Amino acid sequence: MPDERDELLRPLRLQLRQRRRELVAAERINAAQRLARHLLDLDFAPVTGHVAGYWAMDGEIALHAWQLALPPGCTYCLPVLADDRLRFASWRPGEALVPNRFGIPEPALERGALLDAGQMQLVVMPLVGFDTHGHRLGMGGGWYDRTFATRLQHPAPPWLVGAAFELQRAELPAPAGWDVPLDAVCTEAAIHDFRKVES
Ligand SMILES: Nc1nc2c(c(=O)[nH]1)N(C=O)[C@@H](CNc1ccc(C(=O)N[C@@H](CCC(=O)O)C(=O)O)cc1)CN2
Ligand SMILES: Nc1ncnc2c1ncn2[C@@H]1O[C@H](COP(=O)(O)OP(=O)(O)OP(=O)(O)O)[C@@H](O)[C@H]1O
Repeated sequence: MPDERDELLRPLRLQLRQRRRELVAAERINAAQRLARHLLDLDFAPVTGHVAGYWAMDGEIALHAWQLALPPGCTYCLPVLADDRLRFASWRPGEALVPNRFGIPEPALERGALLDAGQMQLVVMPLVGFDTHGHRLGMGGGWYDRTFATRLQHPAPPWLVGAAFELQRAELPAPAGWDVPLDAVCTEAAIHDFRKVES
């Protein structure tokens, strides 16, 4: 049942999704390269271990340039829908994929071979919009919030980083209690670091 908040967010989601779809190919190619540099430059970017990306769709900023430039000790993973949350599976170009219920390609691995969210060092999340406080507006399924709810009580890792075009920055309504804040957002233009300065 959509509640009042969903009603408020629906037009904002449509507007921001439309905006990211309107970018032309040359802008997308350039932005993906610049995004990769910013993701690699994060001071908590891991040198070893599992890192999660996503398969870009619906105009989302692409991660191929980042995937190709990862340190050799990092294993790139894609999200897999598993019951009500996300699990992860390593994926290299050429390996088998199957479409999930939203039509997004996922690695074709058995359930037993899937990795848990807590095994990721860094998770790069798709987003529809972000604000200057590190709040993320997603597609509205709550997948990333349910999967990383533990980060509301526990420190990183996994580090949570949104990837977006700068034009996805917007004023968002106050977050819901389940919204998991991002440590940073990387765009083609900047690293937006939202970590609290320790006093
Ligand atoms: N590339 C990518 N992968 C992702 C996400 C994402 O936002 N982007 N997700 C982030 O959570 C998860 C999947 N969540 C999703 C939630 C809704 C829709 C979607 O297209 N909804 C349609 C209509 C619903 C339907 O087809 O049943 C829509 O809103 O137009 C897609 C993915 C995991 N993988
Ligand atoms: N920790 C949680 N426990 C239970 N339900 C949750 C939790 N987090 C989110 N949800 C549910 O998910 C729904 C969608 O949440 P929200 O609008 O924040 O999604 P989103 O972050 O935009 O989506 P996504 O992560 O899939 O891109 C909420 O209405 C809520 O019912």
